Amino acid sequence: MQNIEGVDKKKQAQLLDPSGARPPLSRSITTTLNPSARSEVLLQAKKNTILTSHGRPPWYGEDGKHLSEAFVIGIAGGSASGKTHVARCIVQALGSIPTVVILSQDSFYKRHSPEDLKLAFANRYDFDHPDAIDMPLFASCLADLKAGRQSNIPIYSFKDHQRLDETKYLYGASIIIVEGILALHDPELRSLYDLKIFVQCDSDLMLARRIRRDVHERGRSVEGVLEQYLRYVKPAYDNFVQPTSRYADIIVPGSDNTVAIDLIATHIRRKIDDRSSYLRERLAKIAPRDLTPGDCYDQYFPNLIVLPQTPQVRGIFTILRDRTTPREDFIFFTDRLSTYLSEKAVEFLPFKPRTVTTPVGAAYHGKELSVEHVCGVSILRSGGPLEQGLRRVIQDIRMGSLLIQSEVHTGEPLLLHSMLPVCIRQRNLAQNSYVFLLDAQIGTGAAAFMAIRVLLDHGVPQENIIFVTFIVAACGGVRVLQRAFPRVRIVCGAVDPVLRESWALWDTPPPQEAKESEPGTPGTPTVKTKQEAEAEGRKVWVVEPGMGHIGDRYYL
Ligand SMILES: Nc1ncnc2c1ncn2[C@@H]1O[C@H](COP(=O)(O)OP(=O)(O)O)[C@@H](O)[C@H]1O
Ligand SMILES: O=c1ccn([C@@H]2O[C@H](COP(=O)(O)O)[C@@H](O)[C@H]2O)c(=O)[nH]1
Repeated sequence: MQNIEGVDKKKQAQLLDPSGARPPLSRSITTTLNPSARSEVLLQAKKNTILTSHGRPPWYGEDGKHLSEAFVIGIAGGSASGKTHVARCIVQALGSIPTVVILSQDSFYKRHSPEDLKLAFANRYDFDHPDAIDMPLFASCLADLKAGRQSNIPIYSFKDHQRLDETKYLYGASIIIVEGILALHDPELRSLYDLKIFVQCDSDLMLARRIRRDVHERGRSVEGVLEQYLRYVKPAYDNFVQPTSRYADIIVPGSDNTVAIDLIATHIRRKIDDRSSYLRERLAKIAPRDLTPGDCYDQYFPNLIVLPQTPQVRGIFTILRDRTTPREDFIFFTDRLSTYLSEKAVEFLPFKPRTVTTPVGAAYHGKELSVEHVCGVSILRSGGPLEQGLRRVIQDIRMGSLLIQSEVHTGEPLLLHSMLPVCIRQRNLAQNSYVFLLDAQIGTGAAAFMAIRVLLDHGVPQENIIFVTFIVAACGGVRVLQRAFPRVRIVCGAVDPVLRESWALWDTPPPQEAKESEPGTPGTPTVKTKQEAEAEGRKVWVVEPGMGHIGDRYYL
């Protein structure tokens, strides 16, 4: 998932943060975009690129299952009738969108043989006949996206008349707009649409637009465009495209169509109800239970693996929990603990027998890893401190990340960005991959919940997910997490008894800087009323005794 794609990277970075700095991790990205800039970006939306303006809220319930499928709109119409224009205007009119993608039929042109290519360059290949499109692949990619799974869709080059070898990875759209001349032709595709639109346009206007576009953007000559138009485009329009208008729920004019687009956007907005609110709060409050380190965790958490509380582990925790520990010591002991946790986590990878010959010529019957793909995924930013340990234990491990942030006032998780290794992005590899998911602590479990759901959507089996974390709050969301995903293993360093709701101020100084001095001294935490804190702050859940904000203590 990407934020505001369809513009070049530099411009995008400036839109996200005019200073060019990394987007602030503790704030929703929407707050940094000015509305007119965002609207311009939305109108330029590239096809086949997930667009999000404010992060993706939870799309699943407490049982871990999807609450709903993506809302799919199919837009058909003649070539250059304005299908893409209508799709982009809908995106723009939707305004604050969770995640949307414009999926183009063009991506699904079949791979062409050398003979086909010769015909295509001589304007003698019929690209407008339904047989030119790989309809089964089109429908299966759309079905995956609709069901919330990732899809790797083909990339087509109009200049080369050919499908390229690479594919485009798409994941996470809650609204999918499909556009293409034959978008309403195939019954299997039609069955996937929640709303069907046909763009009706005069033939002479379509021809004029097509000449201009194909000459400027697709490297064609006027002669060639006219020849192709008369031989294939117009007959196919009359025989295959225009007749599909009978399946449409709405006919939209190919020009002057702002009223129709507003009506469609209102309709879609009404259909997309927000079922995600307050999931974090529910996770935090489900069946709180006062567990202490002496309790038998197995009974409540069948797949929670806690490091043995040896004096050494307790000693490391004592340093990490101490608010006066200097940053360099904090980093050193965090790395030590994360190595220890990673060693424990690796025990859950499958091993097979391997015999080697020792330097003295004897046989040693040992073991070796029997899994092809192992990777790590950090939940940013606090998963980062666990990376060093994992890298020490598995050399050259591929790492990915998920940026999951809390929505400022509700504390609900939002998926803002995902950068996953190839062995997760490709479904056939994901099914056999083992993934170490890293986050500093599991409090409410909301971020962990979202990250696990992302991996499952990609086809990683539950039993191949090993969540590695320093601390788990016994009274928090870990129980719901284990109930929803019983086969996911959680390896942690300690179980803390308390999870409490709180309001954190934006600029609270790190604990070691906070002095108990006179009010007003820089660095002194100001005492605020609950109302003031609510107005200025963000909702957080605090694990106690905990280690404070692990990401801040490690990085800042
Ligand atoms: N309602 C409209 N008003 C003005 N120009 C339009 C409108 N719809 C489309 N166009 C222009 O016509 C051309 C073709 O439109 P496009 O949306 O790419 O067509 P299609 O996707 O149907 O092939 C583009 O240059 C686009 O800007
Ligand atoms: O290699 C190709 C593939 C397709 N075409 C023409 O493109 C249009 C469909 O695209 P729109 O954006 O909907 O106009 C179709 O009419 C094909 O004739 C092509 O020329 N070359």
